[in-house]
Amino acid sequence: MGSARRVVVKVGSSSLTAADGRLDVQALRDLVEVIAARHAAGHQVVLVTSGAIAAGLGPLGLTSRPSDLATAQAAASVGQGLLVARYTEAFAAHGIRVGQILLTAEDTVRRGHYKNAQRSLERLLDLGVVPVVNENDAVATDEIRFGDNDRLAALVSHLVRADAMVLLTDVDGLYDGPPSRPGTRQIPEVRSPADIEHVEVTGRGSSVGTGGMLTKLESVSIATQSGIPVVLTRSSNVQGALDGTPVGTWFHATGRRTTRRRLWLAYAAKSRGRLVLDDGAVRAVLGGSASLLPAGITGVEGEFESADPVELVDTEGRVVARGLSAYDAAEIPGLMGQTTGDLRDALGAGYDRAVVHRDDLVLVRRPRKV
Ligand SMILES: Nc1ncnc2c1ncn2[C@@H]1O[C@H](COP(=O)(O)OP(=O)(O)O)[C@@H](O)[C@H]1O
Ligand SMILES: N[C@@H](CCC(=O)OP(=O)(O)O)C(=O)O
Repeated sequence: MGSARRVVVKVGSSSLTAADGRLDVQALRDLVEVIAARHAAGHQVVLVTSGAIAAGLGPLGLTSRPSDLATAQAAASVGQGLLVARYTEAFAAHGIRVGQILLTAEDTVRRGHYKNAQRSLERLLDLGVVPVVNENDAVATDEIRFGDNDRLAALVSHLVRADAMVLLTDVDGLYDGPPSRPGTRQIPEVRSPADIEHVEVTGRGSSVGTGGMLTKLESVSIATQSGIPVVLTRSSNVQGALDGTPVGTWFHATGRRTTRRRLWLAYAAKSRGRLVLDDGAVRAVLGGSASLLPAGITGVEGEFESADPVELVDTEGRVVARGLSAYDAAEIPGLMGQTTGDLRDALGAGYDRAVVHRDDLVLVRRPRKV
């Protein structure tokens, strides 16, 4: 981490809000001081920051985070300008300029949008500017918005080909269960997803943050599967995290760079149906190198055509992966449960193919939610 040329730092609402739920300007300045020093040492930093909604509460006379989308969007709209004004001031005190980039999930994966976002981020970095990124809350609809910035940060890390990502929050690192539960312990290092199979997380953390640890682990999974290591820690540890001292939880990169098409499949494509897998097929798919064969399918839902995105679910309906179906929905009941050899003999050579080929499949297994 100490030598990483380009780092994406994501700071959550929980680290930027005071006890009254409003923006904590001192916390923001403390963070900026550390990032500014990193910048001065010749490294590039992209800051993904939450806090727009928090910053909008005071001016709108609201006392807590709105639960309805329209009011949350209004708060974000009022707060985003204020948030960026605070960052502009804080970085200017160190002689650094910032540039605001507001993105939706689609912008980070759809080709035309992706190229645009990539170009402007690159240019800002070339010009020595610190990009300050947030989700475009005011326009993102409920259907497509992330709502949390964790996954957005991972997609931005992919977009800028970051060497590492730092997720800053209000806990020291990943614990083996919700930290409020007595006896839970912090995990210092994660080498593969199997290391955290036993970990329990909540989907909602602090009163101001969204997503809790669940979305952070999804973010970690996108980044590490794209070859980007991650440090997850408390925001007061940002210096240590950037220096590479052992703070928080360090997640090793597990894969090589994922293609944008696979990111699209995992995070932006709208599924047209579902394939229900038996336990053996779930194990094979999660193993990471197998295609989904007709023999492992026990059910099909929805009306999709071949090449449409579908969800692969286990017998309890949990989504384990997403992929592009090689068959129309109507054809699958006639293939289910049969080996490719039997299908070839009965129906012809074209029927010995997988229903979802490995190259058209991404794992989206979520950690255990309590
Ligand atoms: N296994 C776990 N390890 C660490 N934190 C967890 C775990 N499960 C749930 N959490 C909760 O996740 C919270 C952080 O999520 P969140 O409030 O969304 O933060 P942020 O605003 O920084 O994105 C922590 O305060 C913690 O209570
Ligand atoms: N875009 C929103 C961020 C939403 C949010 O709370 O995210 P996070 O703190 O990362 O869980 C905002 O700026 O308020």
